[in-house]
Amino acid sequence: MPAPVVIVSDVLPGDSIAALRSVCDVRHVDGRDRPALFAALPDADALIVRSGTRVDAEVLDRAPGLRVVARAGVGLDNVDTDTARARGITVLNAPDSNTVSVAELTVALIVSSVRHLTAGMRSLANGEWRRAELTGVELAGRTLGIVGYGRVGRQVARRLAAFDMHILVHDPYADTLGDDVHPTGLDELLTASDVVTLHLPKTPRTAGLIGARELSLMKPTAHLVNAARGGIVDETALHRALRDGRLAGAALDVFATEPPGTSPLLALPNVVAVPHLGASTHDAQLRAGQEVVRKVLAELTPVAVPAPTAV
Ligand SMILES: NC(=O)C1=CN([C@@H]2O[C@H](COP(=O)(O)OP(=O)(O)OC[C@H]3O[C@@H](n4cnc5c(N)ncnc54)[C@H](O)[C@@H]3O)[C@@H](O)[C@H]2O)C=CC1
Ligand SMILES: O=C(O)CCC(=O)C(=O)O
Repeated sequence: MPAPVVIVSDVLPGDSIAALRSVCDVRHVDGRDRPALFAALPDADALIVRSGTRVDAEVLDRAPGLRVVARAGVGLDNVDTDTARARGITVLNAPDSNTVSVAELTVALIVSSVRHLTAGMRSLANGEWRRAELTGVELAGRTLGIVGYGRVGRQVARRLAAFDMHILVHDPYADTLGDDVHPTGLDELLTASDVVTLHLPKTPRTAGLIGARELSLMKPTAHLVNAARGGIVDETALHRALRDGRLAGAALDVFATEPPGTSPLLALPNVVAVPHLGASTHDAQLRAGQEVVRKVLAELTPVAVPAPTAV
């Protein structure tokens, strides 16, 4: 029998997929290059992606033998999971692989925003020495609002509690929150927080959750951090609020469209922006690759269960 064909369409560490090569025919394509992806799909038994590949109905149409779509990461918003499952295709991800990396990046984004690190670096690069205008605030004693209290949200809470922040949480679906955080409605959280950080999935329900009305509830001294998904925040409304001084700052790892091209948000001095780096650590990528490889192999080469012996 020919080896199953596995298409890897985003970059993964080579050592994480080594186990795949011994059993499968592994082929690499650039998932952003749709014609190249389409050309590879007719043979595919499995497709392994990160956030760079959009797995929509058109992709699934071109892969008649596809048995597995694996996301080397958490968010499945780039995969048409309903269509895949309706066709009997297994969709899997690596939910625990990058939690710590995203939480650590979130800490960096929060500190960068409240201490004006982007503006400071830009001013130095321009030969300026602007200390007075770049006076920031301490996090200690201030309030952090966490929207989405799952794996990442909880790790962010632990880390920012060590900065002596008071922590509010909004998550209508979380089972237990713990004693050290305060469950709060979204509007109340937005009104009371000095920093709001988003850690919820992008779904049809959460797309545009933070729009003009929600931003208007935030303090003009507050900062918004988004290391979840771009489409959760209305970027036009965010740009207006930041430009007009109705919000002090924003720190963004994710964008409605990636890459964001010439988004006007990138030109604002009170925006810290990085190119979707939350999971981009060697540690997280190794874990994500190993976890999806283990799960893909289990789907493609299931261990034969011996027939029970009569007693
Ligand atoms: N920037 C990056 O590189 C990464 C971004 N992510 C994003 O972060 C998100 C969160 O990741 P995890 O914590 O691992 O997921 P998770 O599934 O453990 O937690 C998400 C939480 O959001 C809550 N939630 C859902 N709808 C909500 C709503 N309307 N309001 C408030 N809470 C809501 C859920 O109840 C859940 O507790 C992912 O869905 C993904 O989009 C995840 C990993 C890397
Ligand atoms: O590494 C990636 O592809 C991005 C990670 C991410 O956004 C996720 O795991 O949801």
